[in-house]
Amino acid sequence: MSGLPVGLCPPATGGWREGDPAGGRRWSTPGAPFRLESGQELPGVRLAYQTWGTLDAARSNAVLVLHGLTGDSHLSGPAGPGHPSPGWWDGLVGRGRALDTDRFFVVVPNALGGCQGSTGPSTSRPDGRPWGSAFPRLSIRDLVAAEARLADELGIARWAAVIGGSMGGMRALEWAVGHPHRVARALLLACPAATSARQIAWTSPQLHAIAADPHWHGGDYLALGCGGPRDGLGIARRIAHATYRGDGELTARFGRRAQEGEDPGAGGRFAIESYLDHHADKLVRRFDANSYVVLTRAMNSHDVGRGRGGTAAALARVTARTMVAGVSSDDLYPLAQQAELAAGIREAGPVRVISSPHGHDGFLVEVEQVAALVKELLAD
Ligand SMILES: CC(=O)SCCNC(=O)CCNC(=O)[C@H](O)C(C)(C)COP(=O)(O)OP(=O)(O)OC[C@H]1O[C@@H](n2cnc3c(N)ncnc32)[C@H](O)[C@@H]1OP(=O)(O)O
Ligand SMILES: N[C@@H](CCO)C(=O)O
Repeated sequence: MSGLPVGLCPPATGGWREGDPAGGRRWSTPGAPFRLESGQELPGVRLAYQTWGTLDAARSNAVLVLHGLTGDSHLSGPAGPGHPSPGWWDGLVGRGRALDTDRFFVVVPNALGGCQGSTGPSTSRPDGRPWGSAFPRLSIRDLVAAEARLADELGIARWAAVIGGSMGGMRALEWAVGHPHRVARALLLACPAATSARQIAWTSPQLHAIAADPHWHGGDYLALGCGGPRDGLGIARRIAHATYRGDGELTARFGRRAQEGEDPGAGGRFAIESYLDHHADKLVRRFDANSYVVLTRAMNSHDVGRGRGGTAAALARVTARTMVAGVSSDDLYPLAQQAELAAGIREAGPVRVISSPHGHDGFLVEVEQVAALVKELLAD
């Protein structure tokens, strides 16, 4: 451990904290040692998850829904105990909805490495200390391997569908390629076959901003009882959020307008700066910096062709009826990446386009269009 004396840390209270069980979460039983793709081992993993609907007697109606980088198991429902925000795809699940709870049993885990109940760098090692800097690097395949354990535990041999966007889409793709016999249908949203140089490039200043914060303490801020690199995480979120939104949207919403009551010519902010400050503040209050780093690196590791003879050979393994979709204005995960997936997957039709000005975040914002795709995928 290194860095400033503990006394100079911001307090550990008032910021992010792990989800509260009162929020309807359940936990998979911590299992046997869990071997990672790197060869390292975690002594056991648990995943926090939420479910909607009822598993049928044949265990054939289960749908796995996988969240993006900073999402969690709270797919649907209001903010409340244990849930700092309303569901991230609120409106998709329920009676008569796209994920119809009269038909389907919907399972949404918090990703391995996350900070809303699943094993991650903020949870404790066997000796009771938080993992912090000792938490191993994860790959997207490790996240999926943990989800496969959860499926085993729930007695689900084959998912009726696996659905995800962004980091969730990477995992849905890894499910379809790595476990083809366990996936009947797949919806891959706003994700690539492999994380591109440009996508990795945008994460580089984010990771540096976190590491440069004196309250990072090499990643061991929790063991020191301090609140961690809030400024660094906030800067990372500002950079990331700017890449998540559409150029046209930002121009239309903010243009060159000054934030109300402020003058950018005299030290004040543009409205767009204030908007990014707001999103930085929100993330810092609901997310752990170490999880942000671990999951960002996992996304950077994503390459479905690694060790499988390349992308084309990997995609040829998919047997699920697959739908691939992207967002019209997403220049972070551009449609060309989804076109590559659709061309390489036997059962996929042409790329479906979510029409939206909201950029990459369109996969979260355009819930009605996503719902229509899900309904079509699950139609019979
Ligand atoms: C709603 C949630 O937070 S979901 C929680 C779980 N989170 C996840 O799963 C991660 C995914 N979520 C996200 O990344 C984002 O929160 C998104 C995609 C849901 C946000 O998308 P949108 O609904 O389009 O929200 P948008 O980007 O327009 O931001 C609206 C916020 O900006 C604020 N805002 C708008 N203009 C300004 C401004 N000039 N200055 C300051 N704040 C501003 C609004 O007041 C609003 O605040 P609130 O969210 O606290 O109510
Ligand atoms: N806004 C999304 C983008 C990454 O998919 C998130 O924070 O999870």
